[in-house]
Amino acid sequence: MSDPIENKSPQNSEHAAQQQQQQLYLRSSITAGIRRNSSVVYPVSKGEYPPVKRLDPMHKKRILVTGGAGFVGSHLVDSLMLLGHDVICLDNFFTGSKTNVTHWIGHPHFELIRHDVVDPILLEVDQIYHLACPASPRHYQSNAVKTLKTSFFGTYNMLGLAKRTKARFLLASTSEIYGSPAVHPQPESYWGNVNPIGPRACYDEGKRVAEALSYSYARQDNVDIRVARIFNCFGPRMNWNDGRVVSNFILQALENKDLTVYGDGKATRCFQYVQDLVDGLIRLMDSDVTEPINLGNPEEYTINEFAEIILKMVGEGKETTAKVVHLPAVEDDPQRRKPDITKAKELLGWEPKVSMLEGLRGTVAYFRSTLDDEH
Ligand SMILES: O=C(O)[C@H]1O[C@H](OP(=O)(O)OP(=O)(O)OC[C@H]2O[C@@H](n3ccc(=O)[nH]c3=O)[C@H](O)[C@@H]2O)[C@H](O)[C@@H](O)[C@@H]1O
Repeated sequence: MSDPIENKSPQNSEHAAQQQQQQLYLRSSITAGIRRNSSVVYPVSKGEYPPVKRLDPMHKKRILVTGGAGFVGSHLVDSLMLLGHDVICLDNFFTGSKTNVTHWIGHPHFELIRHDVVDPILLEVDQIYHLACPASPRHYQSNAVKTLKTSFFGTYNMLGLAKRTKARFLLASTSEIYGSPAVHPQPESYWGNVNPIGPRACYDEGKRVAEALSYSYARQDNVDIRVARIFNCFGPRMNWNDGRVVSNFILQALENKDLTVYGDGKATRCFQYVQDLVDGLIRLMDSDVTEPINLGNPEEYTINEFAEIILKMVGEGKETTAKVVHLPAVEDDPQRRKPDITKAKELLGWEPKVSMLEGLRGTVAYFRSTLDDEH
């Protein structure tokens, strides 16, 4: 049955025209993608989709999410889709995965493009969330030169796109720009303590130059930028082979293996749940705040404490022989990290809603179910 609302008022004929335009845009951008950039665009299929809001054309935006098939990116894509926007998800699938966004493939508001941000791409967009870059130390150190290229050329290309289209640009920066911090907790005003020649430099310095590029484009070319400094984040859809502490410990505990603590385990981290982070990113994008903003959960744990929490949570009511073992310390591993989120609270009205323990229960359940699927 046709939608009665869609066929009546002038507003709705506008809506229909807009939809037609969107379809045209979709086709033209697909062609542009193939012809100019040799990018692969996935064919669409019919299916059931999560319920998206119907936005009026004035509020509907064309939003590009680079790294959109990654762990954080795919949750961001979900939220933007549910809000009713047109979303272009761009990923080279180095650490991202098609399965993270399969549920949107074929939806008329959604496009999936295989593309590496190191190469330029021509698209028409209103907002760019630039997340593309491996974030796990294991991955970003596995090809340090590529990480630097992604941080520099990837950000340069996306800022160029923002300049051309006058799109608002949000950089996913990181707590790693503070290095091994001499100030605790870390406010945005702290300039950091980074080893520029160490094994983490490809990421830390890469993200620092990405911030420097963003502010240079803002000053020189009036590009409308937002910078989020993201602290440790976890949740469903983390890769099994991610290598970061949350997924490592959960998988080890679920498989009854010893939990590998690097060094003495006295280093601290604060873990935020992915949905909180996504809410913070969207709030920042939709705000007027152009200074960098820390997004993180200030609940602080030592890695030893964290290991014990996981052992207890995963082992609940079950026989387990898993225990904590200490492996050699990792070079340049920051010894403490905790966000000062005063600015996020004051300027965005944002603070985490999900406690670390609550988020962890959901994440353990997710990993448990994926493990069950495997067997
Ligand atoms: O999770 C994140 O969002 C952050 O993860 C990393 O930073 P890092 O804090 O070093 O991440 P992990 O590899 O999870 O390490 C956290 C702590 O746990 C320790 N660890 C990690 C893994 C493990 O198996 N055992 C273990 O003791 C590490 O040595 C470190 O002290 C990235 O570099 C950041 O960009 C990113 O924002």
